[in-house]
Amino acid sequence: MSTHSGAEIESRGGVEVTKDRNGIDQVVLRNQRGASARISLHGGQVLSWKTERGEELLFTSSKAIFTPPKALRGGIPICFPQFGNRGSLEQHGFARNKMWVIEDNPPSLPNFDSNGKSYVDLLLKPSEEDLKLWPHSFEFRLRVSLAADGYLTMISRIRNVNSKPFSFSFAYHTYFSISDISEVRVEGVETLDYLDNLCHKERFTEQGDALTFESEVDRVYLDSSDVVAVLDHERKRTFMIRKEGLPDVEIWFDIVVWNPWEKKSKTMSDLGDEEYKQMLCVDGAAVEKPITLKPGEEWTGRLDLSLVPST
Ligand SMILES: O=P(O)(O)OC[C@H]1O[C@@H](O)[C@H](O)[C@@H](O)[C@@H]1O
Repeated sequence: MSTHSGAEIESRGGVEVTKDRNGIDQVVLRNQRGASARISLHGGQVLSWKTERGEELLFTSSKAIFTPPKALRGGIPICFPQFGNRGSLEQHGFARNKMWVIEDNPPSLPNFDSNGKSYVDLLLKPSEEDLKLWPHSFEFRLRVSLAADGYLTMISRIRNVNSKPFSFSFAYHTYFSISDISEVRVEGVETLDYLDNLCHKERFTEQGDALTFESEVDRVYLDSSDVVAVLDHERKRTFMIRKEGLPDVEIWFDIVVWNPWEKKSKTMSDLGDEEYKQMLCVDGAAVEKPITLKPGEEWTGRLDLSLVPST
């Protein structure tokens, strides 16, 4: 591992390192058409993803609290090694609340075509403090890449560098920016079983053609297809969420859908009372069946986000 030597990173083109208002490094990726993505080293969190016309595609709360170590409300925080409160760790695990480093020369990533892409590699290793809470040595490598067509890809590689197996759950907790929650539908979850976090994680089956929203939703859809779409009629655009696990270890197949709606928003100090209307979380995740890694094993989970115009 090495921390970044600015020169090496900048020489790649389309990648620059800046500082946020707390002095924490952020990496900005740009493609040749002017689309961009911004990633904070704090939490390895993607904070912004913009089209070539400068339209922001990810939601960030106007009340987001800029006080590390807390992750910001919005963007794409990484939930690891625990999703939600399904374990003894803090909600959504510690990865989103830790400083990551830029890795200049990560192990090579097979099947990654770097042509026309701006990308950065981040690394998280557990601190002494993390090991007291979760006694498993790991290396978590995250590559965030922005392609010429504006696709945003995140590839996570989690390696067990311990002498014993460990299990973890995981999510790319993606806050999409939407016109109005009442106008949006999610396709690709129909007929799936889901665990309802609002009903003691009880299991139900999705009945509708698509998921629409008229109250709080907090569900883990199981065994989901590899493509899920978020259709925003008012903005005439559709987000496509594609996930791909490299199944030498175990596949990952959950999609978490969350919107806090009005009542819960009012209890959240870092979300404006009406802002639930402009956000929808749809996460590629491994929740119901945690992923188990034997010593020396590595798991890879890839998420591609793209935007297509719709009518
Ligand atoms: O407030 P946090 O810790 O960022 O979590 C936000 C939400 O994240 C979602 O993914 C969970 O399913 C919800 O139960 C949770 O409320």
